[in-house]
Amino acid sequence: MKITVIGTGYVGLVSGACLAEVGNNVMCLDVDAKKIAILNQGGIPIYEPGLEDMVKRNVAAGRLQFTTDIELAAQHGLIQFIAVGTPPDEDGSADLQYVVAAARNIGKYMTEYKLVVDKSTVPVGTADKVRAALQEELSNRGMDLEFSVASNPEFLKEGAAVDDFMRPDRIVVGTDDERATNLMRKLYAPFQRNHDRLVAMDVRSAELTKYAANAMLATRISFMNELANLAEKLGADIEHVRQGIGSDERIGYHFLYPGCGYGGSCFPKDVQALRRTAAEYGVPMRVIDAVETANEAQKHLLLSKIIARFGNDLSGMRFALWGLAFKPNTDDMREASSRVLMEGLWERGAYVQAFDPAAAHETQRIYGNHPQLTLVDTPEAALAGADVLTIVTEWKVFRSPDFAVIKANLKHPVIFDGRNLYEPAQMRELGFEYFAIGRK
Ligand SMILES: NC(=O)c1ccc[n+]([C@@H]2O[C@H](COP(=O)([O-])OP(=O)(O)OC[C@H]3O[C@@H](n4cnc5c(N)ncnc54)[C@H](O)[C@@H]3O)[C@@H](O)[C@H]2O)c1
Ligand SMILES: O=c1ccn([C@@H]2O[C@H](COP(=O)(O)OP(=O)(O)O[C@H]3O[C@H](CO)[C@@H](O)[C@H](O)[C@H]3O)[C@@H](O)[C@H]2O)c(=O)[nH]1
Repeated sequence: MKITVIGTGYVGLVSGACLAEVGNNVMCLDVDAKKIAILNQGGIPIYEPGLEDMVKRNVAAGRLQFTTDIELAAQHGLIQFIAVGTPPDEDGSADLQYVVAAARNIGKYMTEYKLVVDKSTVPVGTADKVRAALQEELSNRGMDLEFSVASNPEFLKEGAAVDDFMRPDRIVVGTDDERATNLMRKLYAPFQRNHDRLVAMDVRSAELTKYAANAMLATRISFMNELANLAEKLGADIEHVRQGIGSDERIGYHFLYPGCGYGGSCFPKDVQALRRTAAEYGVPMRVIDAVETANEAQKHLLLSKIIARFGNDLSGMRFALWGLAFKPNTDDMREASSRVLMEGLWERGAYVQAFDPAAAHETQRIYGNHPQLTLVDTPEAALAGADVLTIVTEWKVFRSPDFAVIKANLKHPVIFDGRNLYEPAQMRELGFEYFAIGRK
């Protein structure tokens, strides 16, 4: 099938590549000419494991192309995926300007039936706005063309995005007409050869399902974070508690890892947007309110632990920092806990020597040449001359380091670990003061 994907970010580029991989003819459109130029030169503008090979393979096979030409893109795909950003507006609601602009562009240039699919995470009711914007553009041109609008929220995780798209747990498809339903079933048939993973519903339910999934996962994390804080005070070990509850099939093991808060481009913004929608409709969402408040506090936890140990004046101290990205296997720094920590340390006069396998470039873009930040190329280089070590992202490379090297480099053998990478008892044996989250 001929498909257009509008927006070539994490979701658009992965979706475009994966849809091409199963044989579709995909055109990816972006308004960011730099991104398209990189892609057209065989590069990849983001770090995402497995994506580069897939993109190259499909470009070479003639199934995947990139453009900034809105008219070409609007005419190419029978199915038009909207995968542009929906960042939080000032009041926390999702900013729909890019989604609406994408819809208008389709309306301006389409010449035959189109199925427009919202893949961006959008509040309930957005499909109606997309429909209205598109219809208005058609009316301006005096055109009477048929089109459908569907919702197909995306559940991929950064760092595992290609695999998540190719082997989804479920494919949520919200449609309000049969033509759209049939097209979506046909499109997704190659992704569900073992069994039917397509969960069909109406558009509004599909839109809400996305927020429900993210809010539920964020709730589990905030719940575990608060429980970890309690365990620490009680002399219990959250790791045992995690295993003790995760073994209950009704609870399960996923997303029960406490840490220094959840970040990324999705949980924080989607929890906020859901709160906003609920407030608009006058429906109290007390649980979700608390999920966000708890997470804000958790992002400050490492800093609190540092202050409790070294005092509020950290001037002249040098902190080695392992991990910057909001999670491993990505270069994404959006809402990363490392930012809260670094900014808190800087405010108190400290220096940061940071290493991240992928996010250094993005960090530099955000902070420029900050006088209290040095970005280095290896975990060891971050340790050189540092007072203590802090860990914020659980990249594999940090899992079994040479502790002798760490000790030899640090002025104080102290580690603040926001992701519970090591065994506290072993760390004590090795002579470290080890501060983790909810561990004993
Ligand atoms: N990142 C994730 O892991 C993830 C997962 C599931 C869902 N989502 C949702 O998917 C959406 C996109 O997220 P993302 O992380 O891929 O965003 P992103 O910021 O990485 O990419 C968005 C892209 O859209 C482009 N764009 C903006 N307006 C455009 C227009 N009118 N025409 C063409 N291109 C345009 C931007 O230039 C940018 O390249 C968001 O709603 C997000 O909440 C993200
Ligand atoms: O047990 C856990 C699991 C995750 N996290 C943190 O939660 C955040 C989000 O992690 P993850 O969900 O793996 O990353 P995202 O790429 O943001 O993916 C989420 O957000 C996407 C965008 O909506 C959805 O598509 C995915 O299904 C959903 O998992 C990160 O900061 C993690 O460190 C924890 O603290 N504890």
